[in-house]
Amino acid sequence: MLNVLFSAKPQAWDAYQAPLSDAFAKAGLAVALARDHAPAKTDYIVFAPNGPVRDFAPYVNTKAVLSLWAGVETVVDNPTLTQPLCRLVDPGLTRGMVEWVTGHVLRHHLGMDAHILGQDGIWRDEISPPLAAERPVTILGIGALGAACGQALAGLGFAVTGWSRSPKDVPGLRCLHGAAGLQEALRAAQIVVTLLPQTADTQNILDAQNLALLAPGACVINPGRGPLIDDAALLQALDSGQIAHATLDVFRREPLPADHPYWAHPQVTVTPHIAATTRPETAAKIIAENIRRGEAGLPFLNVVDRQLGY
Ligand SMILES: O=CC(=O)O
Repeated sequence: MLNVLFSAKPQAWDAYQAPLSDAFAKAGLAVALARDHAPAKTDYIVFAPNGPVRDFAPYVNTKAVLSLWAGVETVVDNPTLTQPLCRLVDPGLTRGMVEWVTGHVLRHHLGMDAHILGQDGIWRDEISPPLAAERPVTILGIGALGAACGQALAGLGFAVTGWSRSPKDVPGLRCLHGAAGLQEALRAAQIVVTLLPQTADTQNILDAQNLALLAPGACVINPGRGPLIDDAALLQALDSGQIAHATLDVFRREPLPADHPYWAHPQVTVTPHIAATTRPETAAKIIAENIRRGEAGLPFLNVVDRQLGY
């Protein structure tokens, strides 16, 4: 019998208990799933940063910490964490992200606001949107989430460039990498979507210099992490018109404080970190598969590289 500790916020237990138990049974694993296990007897920890476990040192026999979140920036530097840490690559979360990103890209591409907000009795038929092929979109970060979003947008006909730190090849996307590739990826992009992990290297990747490379009047869409954007630089670029609109789902401080300038800015759309959440049914299968692999002596999936931070 494996002892699996569920360490997440209390409300998550109701959502995850049945899907996890079901997935463990289907994977042929005999598991005691609980919110409390003696640390030394805990085989695996299903982990969210908002759960009770902060000190991993007593979990001396724990074989892996399995994150319920895609982003691991709040735990990756925890000095007590010596066990392997696995990120979650959840097909349900990925689908949610594809839907959210596609929706917000189409909003800007089609200029929907002008019609939704501008019902003023004046028939303005002189402006029709270009086709997607004429709209360069850049995705910063082409891991599981960025690649899926990029491919969905390419499927709609958008000219999509994907950028990553190291070389990657994603079918349907023009893929660039490294510092020189970043400039080329941003140059003249009309919509940029940030889906990079939060690391020391990606902090403020959209700073004043890089925002200035985008096409005048570009839109920024950030469902990744707040620190990817230099907030002061973005506000300045919005005020100058260099950036026409920013749709932001994630922030340095969450919940975004009520007096933050983003809330009141007419060219900013704030969504409350809802772009993509982990879906218990699909996530449970991934967690169970990783435990199955661990028990079968196979390498875990999506192990975090502690040096790289993701
Ligand atoms: O932001 C959500 C996640 O990291 O899963």
